[in-house]
Amino acid sequence: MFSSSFKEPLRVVVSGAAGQISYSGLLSKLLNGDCFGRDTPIELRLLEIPPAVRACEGVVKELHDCAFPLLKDIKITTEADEAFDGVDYAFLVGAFPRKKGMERSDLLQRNKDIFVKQGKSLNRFGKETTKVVVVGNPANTNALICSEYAHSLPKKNFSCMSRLDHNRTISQVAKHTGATHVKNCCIFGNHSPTMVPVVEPATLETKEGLTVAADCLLTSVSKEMITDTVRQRGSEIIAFRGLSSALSAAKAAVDHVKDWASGTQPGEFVSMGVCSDGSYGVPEGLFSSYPVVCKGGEWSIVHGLGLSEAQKEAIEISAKELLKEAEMVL
Ligand SMILES: NC(=O)C1=CN([C@@H]2O[C@H](COP(=O)(O)OP(=O)(O)OC[C@H]3O[C@@H](n4cnc5c(N)ncnc54)[C@H](O)[C@@H]3O)[C@@H](O)[C@H]2O)C=CC1
Ligand SMILES: O=C(O)CCC(=O)C(=O)O
Repeated sequence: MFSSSFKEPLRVVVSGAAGQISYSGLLSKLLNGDCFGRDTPIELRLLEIPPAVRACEGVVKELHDCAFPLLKDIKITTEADEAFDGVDYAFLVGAFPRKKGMERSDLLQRNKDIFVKQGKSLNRFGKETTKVVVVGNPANTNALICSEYAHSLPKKNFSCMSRLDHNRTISQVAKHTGATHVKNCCIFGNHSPTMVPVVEPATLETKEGLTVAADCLLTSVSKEMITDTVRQRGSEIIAFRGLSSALSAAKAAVDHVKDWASGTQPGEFVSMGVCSDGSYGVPEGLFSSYPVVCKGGEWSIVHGLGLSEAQKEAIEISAKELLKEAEMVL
């Protein structure tokens, strides 16, 4: 049901709005109220590059055809300054995606300029409260670049998406245990094959309705299989589809911002790529995935999770990769 008393509209930027992630659910979920609630109208600013404007115009026609009551206003622009003027939430999706045989880090130099430019623009036209999620790969380092160039905004306003890896982990735990509701898995490190999915803190509901620790039902072999699957899932999708994940990425981007904006459930944590405070051995200032809880529009890292020596070493390897990426671009 739609509320009769609507809130003030939010200004939401989606870059790469003609691309597959936007088309395969991000835009429709935003306008359906899945992210900010069914009482929050949205002014959409679609940021694209000139060759994609015509396709974007087609997408806008379709969005109008959906007759979303929450769509207050929609504009396409190729100017970052115009897009980010007064923005409340920015989904930075627009970037060149990898193809078969590439690693996400191969996109580093190619996509860097996009995030330098958008960071500068956010610096001038963003607000103290603007929240940014970087989806475009390599997402962690792009978020770092963007936040560096948007230095007038607080670092805590920037994040990158590891929610897809988080959701993949949840789904794999459910598959291996036959459970229904799985929560409190998490991802540490880079959105790359070095990422570290952690399942030990997870709890799940069995078919009989009992809440148990996932660790009781997972063998070390199944844990290894889960880690391998999650680390390689992006490549697996590309191998099958010839294109990178889009439907699941759109869902994850909405999950990420929804939890950030309206808070995580009591007793539950999720994974977000955020600016490291040095926790879990990741050098301060790098953008790493962490378990976080969100409240009042702010995220905070969950400290003190017990990790094995092997997991600590794996996080160190992923952090080294993040450091190397940062050194390459900054
Ligand atoms: N962090 C994550 O978990 C995931 C990240 N991704 C990444 O998301 C990005 C987008 O993926 P898709 O939508 O599948 O790609 P796509 O190629 O279908 O769409 C990208 C869109 O970005 C636009 N674009 C390029 N440069 C731009 C710029 N400077 N400003 C605004 N728009 C620009 C293009 O015109 C295109 O419409 C890729 O980098 C991909 O690797 C994808 C899935 C998951
Ligand atoms: O793998 C890629 O390069 C794009 C999609 C992605 O990041 C993922 O599916 O995890």
